[in-house]
Amino acid sequence: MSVLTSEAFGVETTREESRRIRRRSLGLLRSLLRPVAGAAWATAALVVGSQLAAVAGPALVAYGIDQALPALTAGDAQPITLATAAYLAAALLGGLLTAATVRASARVSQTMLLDLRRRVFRHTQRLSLEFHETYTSGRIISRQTSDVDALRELLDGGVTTLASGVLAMLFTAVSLVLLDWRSGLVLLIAVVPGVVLTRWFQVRSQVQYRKQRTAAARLIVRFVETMTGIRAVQAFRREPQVGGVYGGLAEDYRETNARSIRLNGVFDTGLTLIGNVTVAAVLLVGGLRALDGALEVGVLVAAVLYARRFFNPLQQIGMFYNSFQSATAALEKVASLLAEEPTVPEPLHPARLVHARGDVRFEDVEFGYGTGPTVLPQIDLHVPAGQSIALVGETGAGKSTIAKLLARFYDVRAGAVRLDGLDLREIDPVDLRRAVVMVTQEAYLFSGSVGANIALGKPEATPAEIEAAARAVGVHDLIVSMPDGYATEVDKRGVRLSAGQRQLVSFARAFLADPALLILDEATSSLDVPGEALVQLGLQTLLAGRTSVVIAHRLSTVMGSDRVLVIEGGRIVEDGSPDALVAAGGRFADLHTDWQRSLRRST
Ligand SMILES: Nc1ncnc2c1ncn2[C@@H]1O[C@H](COP(=O)(O)OP(=O)(O)OP(=O)(O)O)[C@@H](O)[C@H]1O
Repeated sequence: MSVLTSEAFGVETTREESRRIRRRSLGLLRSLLRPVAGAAWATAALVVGSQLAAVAGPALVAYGIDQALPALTAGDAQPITLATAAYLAAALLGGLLTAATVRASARVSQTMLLDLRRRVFRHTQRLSLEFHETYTSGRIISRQTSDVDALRELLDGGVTTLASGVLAMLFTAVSLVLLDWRSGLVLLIAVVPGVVLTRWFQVRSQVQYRKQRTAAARLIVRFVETMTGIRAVQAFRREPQVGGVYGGLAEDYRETNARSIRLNGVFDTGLTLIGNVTVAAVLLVGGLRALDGALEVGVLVAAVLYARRFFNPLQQIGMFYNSFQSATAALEKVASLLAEEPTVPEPLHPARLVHARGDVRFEDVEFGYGTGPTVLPQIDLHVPAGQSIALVGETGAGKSTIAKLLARFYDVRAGAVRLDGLDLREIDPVDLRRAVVMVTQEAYLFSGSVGANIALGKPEATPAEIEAAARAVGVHDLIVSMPDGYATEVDKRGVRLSAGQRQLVSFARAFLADPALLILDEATSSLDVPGEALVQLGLQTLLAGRTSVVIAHRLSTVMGSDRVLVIEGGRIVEDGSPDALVAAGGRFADLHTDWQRSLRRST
């Protein structure tokens, strides 16, 4: 079976697969065109009009020389005036129609691109966490930047260049055949090497363009990954190695670019040569016939003008073929991104859960990531509303996985996770997001004011509510001490918050959201002691009166919870109140002893 490579990352595809990819791309293109179909047809009409106006020129010249000039010599100035006026009118009309084409096609293409950009963003945002954990951020950025850009190049002028070029060649050939079929025959013979050369160029340029895009994508991915992980790169002094790898990739990119430029050079030169030889042949054949009186001089001039024009568009089409190639590849990739389905689908018949109590159940739950090995073989658990749970266990035991199932970032393989008796898969997503909030270790802050960052938990919150939430978790004093209080910008240009401060802001955000079930991945990073106490206090307020599941890293959190679950190999191996588990002398008791010993050592 023949194998083609279609994705920039060397995913091998069979012919059937590539047909499917093409269908998907065309489907996307059609769906983008549908809303602007009327405007697109109007643009096509403008292109036809402008090319018809352009092709009239040489025919008018022939008329001028052969009919109007003799008439003028005979004292009749009307034909020459007419010919000149018609030539001017055709030129003017051609110009106006071309300008209108540019405007109309820009309107169509910009509307389509706006639609595409919005769709890519909305869709990527909607995709499940599983997708984002596997699809690198560099690749997503490429989809939204260089791929959409490649399509922009195609739509902004590329399509009209192609249509105008093809029409110009067609109209020119037809006009020449009508004017003088023998000169038309010379032209048609010259088309043969022209087509062979173009085909040769297409095949090579297709390969070259794929290589170029792969090299560009690799470069972007490497750049984004290095800069995203810059802390690790600097901490481990990996700059020379990483720089070396990047330099190598940049060199590959330069090399592929140079190759495609060389290829263009050969194509251009070849076409110019064929064009000039054709003009010479038309001139020679026509000139000999003109000598015999078999061809009028005006027709010969027009034939030469037509022949000279004929190959010009082919050059443009050839150049445009490159952008056409890259746009096709880009379209394939964007279409494949848009075809990704969320692995956590929205329920068909959503069940409303407006006032959740926070009663949680895991019933015979089995889970593994994607098609990977089972991570949680069997979990059965009931957390009554209002209870606080601490999850403890060794790294890789499955604590975060349990938390992610609770927040429905993933769906279970077997069994069910229920909130207030309802399967999470059936609950209206809006209600679920309101009822369940997960606060992660990274405590991500978006660019904007600190107030706006807290309000993320409840967009319609009043300033008083925001302040109340900040007071509750003990971050109000810190915020008012900032230069602009709640309006202080917390992005890179504004105030930089410490990890503990960021965590307090995210607590305030969660407090404001007031979920029935709060899931918290406690930060492992050691905070300074006063900071630690503040965070502990904030945490207590946040957890009070609601169901909470905390992946606990601090002994104080564990001992302060109602119930501890010890996770091992994806199973709950101990379950009870902290004191009862310590007294029972099992794994938690050992953990507790180790914890206390390390605490004593550090103080
Ligand atoms: N996105 C993922 N895709 C595939 N496997 C994963 C993914 N996330 C976690 N795992 C695997 O699932 C198992 C449980 O991981 P999990 O993150 O739940 O452990 P944990 O107890 O939270 O560990 P830690 O305390 O280190 O965060 C591990 O074997 C891990 O390799």
